[in-house]
Amino acid sequence: MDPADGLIDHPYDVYRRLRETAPVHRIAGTDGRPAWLVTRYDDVREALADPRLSLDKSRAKEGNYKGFALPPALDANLLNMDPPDHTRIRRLVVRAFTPRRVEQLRTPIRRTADHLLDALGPQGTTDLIASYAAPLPITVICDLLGVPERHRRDFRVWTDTLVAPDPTRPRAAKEAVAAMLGFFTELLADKREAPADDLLSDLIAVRDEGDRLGEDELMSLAFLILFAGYENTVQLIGNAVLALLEHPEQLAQLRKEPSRLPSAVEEFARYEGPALLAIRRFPTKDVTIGGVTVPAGETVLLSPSAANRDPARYPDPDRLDLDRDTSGHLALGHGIHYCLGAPLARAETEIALAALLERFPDLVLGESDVRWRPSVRARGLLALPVTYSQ
Ligand code: HEM
Repeated sequence: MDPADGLIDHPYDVYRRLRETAPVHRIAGTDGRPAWLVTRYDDVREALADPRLSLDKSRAKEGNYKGFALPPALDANLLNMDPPDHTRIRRLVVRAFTPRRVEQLRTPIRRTADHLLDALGPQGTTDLIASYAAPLPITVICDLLGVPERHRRDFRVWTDTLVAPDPTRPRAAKEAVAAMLGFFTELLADKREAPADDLLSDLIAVRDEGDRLGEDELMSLAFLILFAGYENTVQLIGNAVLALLEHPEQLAQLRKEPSRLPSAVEEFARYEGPALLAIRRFPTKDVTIGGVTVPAGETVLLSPSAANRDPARYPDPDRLDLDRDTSGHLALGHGIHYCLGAPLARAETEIALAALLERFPDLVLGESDVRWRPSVRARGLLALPVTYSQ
């Protein structure tokens, strides 16, 4: 039996057992190939900042890694790169994706949240993922990048197909990739012809000013921002609402003191963040993690979710505690690849929760089951049935 079996249904029980028995475990990775799984807080944090752990897939030993193959025009992104390429590209995006841009988004985010809640009417039942947690981030990220309305629904279908592939439809993921490639090619051509006040137009301007950003790198960057900016945020919003509905006393407290929302968002990210098993690295040399030597070229998986529930760092870690000190949580990564969209992710989650709690003083879990997606890459809900009234 693989040590990580049961991760989707009981992630925190599995992680507790793994953390308690050894610092590093040999498991079958998400591609079925052997990998080393790291679950203790100190080890995960240290590994995230270790320059000997590369993100470049060509560092993987022959036959050791068989991830899903994306075409170069989508694959040349920050999450597959090390310095100096990573440093060059990250610097360019940081220049375009400024805190001012995120601040300017707060009012439109609230407006979008209100529209979505208006559409639900004064009372009823709904799947909050489909009606709220998913459409909000897709609207925000598409507005930010400048993706026209007509493509937004398609994009959701494609990303869902890639994150949780349906084993009965083996060709679906390939088709989704081909469709995305076509979509980005067309989008970039449109923006070149008619630049607008959006992030993609700014990035194109940077690209066309000189050769600081290759064409594949530009397209891959747009893909990564759209993909990362959508998927994880849906999940964090959904997971946060579920955590609150399962802890009515904390929900009541937050309703009384909404100013505590920003710090509550940090606890939701620690307690049930989306990055269950998301982070992959390849050692360029033999490295010792928690006293175990991992040979160069093997696959290392770092779990922020496991680290964030390590009692050595967070006392009584399985308890949701909106008052706790969450500093140093790893839900948004750590080190040079620390989430580029962190300020936006925080703003969206905070505003989504604020609007929901203000608008629906009565909000409870619905009768049907809460279902988790069958994915170890991203911890999130397939559906979140709720009953609400104003
Ligand atoms: C709640 C939502 C989010 C979570 C939990 C999350 C989580 C993460 C994590 C854990 C990493 C590090 C991965 C690694 O080290 O291998 C990361 C990187 C990244 N995230 Fe996020 N993210 C979120 C939202 C966003 C948003 C809204 C955007 C864009 C608008 C975004 C863009 C990125 C990018 C571009 C990177 C790569 C940065 C680099 O390699 O330098 N993320 N994210």
